[in-house]
Amino acid sequence: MVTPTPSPVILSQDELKKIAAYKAVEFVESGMVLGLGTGSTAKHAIDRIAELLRIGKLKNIVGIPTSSITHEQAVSLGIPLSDLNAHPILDLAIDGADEVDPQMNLVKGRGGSLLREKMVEAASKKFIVIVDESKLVSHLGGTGLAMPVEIVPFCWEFTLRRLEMLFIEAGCVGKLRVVRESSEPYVTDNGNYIIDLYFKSDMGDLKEASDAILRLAGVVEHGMFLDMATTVIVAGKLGVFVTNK
Ligand SMILES: O=C[C@H](O)[C@H](O)[C@H](O)COP(=O)(O)O
Repeated sequence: MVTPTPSPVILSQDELKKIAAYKAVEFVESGMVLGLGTGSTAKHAIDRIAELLRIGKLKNIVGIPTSSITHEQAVSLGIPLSDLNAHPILDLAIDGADEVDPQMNLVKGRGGSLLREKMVEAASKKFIVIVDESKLVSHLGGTGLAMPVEIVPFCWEFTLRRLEMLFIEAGCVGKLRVVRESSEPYVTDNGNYIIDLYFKSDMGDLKEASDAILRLAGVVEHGMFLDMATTVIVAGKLGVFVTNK
């Protein structure tokens, strides 16, 4: 008799996100001040933190949310919250990412929360990034997907053109992010707009690109998180991989 070989379990992208998120929460200790990220992956981590608080495995956690939506989720789950004014140094932040390169540089902000995320995560002693393997890239901006830049609404078309001109050789095209249902500009938690930059070819040196974008008056922040992650947790078909800086 032939014993059937068990077919490999195919996990959905959301299940992989949850695995990475739960792994990250293993690094959370009672008494920590925690940066709570934004997005579908970070949401799993926040659910798990709330569950561990509820059953008493974690105690005295203070969360610093990175968006109004995360704030709402944490409040609904009863996680005690504070802000950067009261807690300027965090023990740990956990958040997802849109792209992760081999040097652990990130693109974030396709969900629109890049500014508060960068403020909170830059203030954290440790920053764990949680992703499923689809987020791994060989270089940032090379996927043909958006690299978001938060800008002030004033004369946004002018700022969009200036951003495109910075990367003319990389065939950069900028698009104002709009709300799908209304076609109105998408407005961030900070009252700003987002320009999504699309590159036809490599944007070049990331630090130079970052500095050039930030030098433009009208730009508030961009979605490249360079040299910020201290740990990346990747969940994929072959398992969960934890890489430390
Ligand atoms: O603005 C959104 C954030 O940067 C998210 O962390 C990022 O977009 C990843 O989101 P998700 O976990 O939903 O893929």
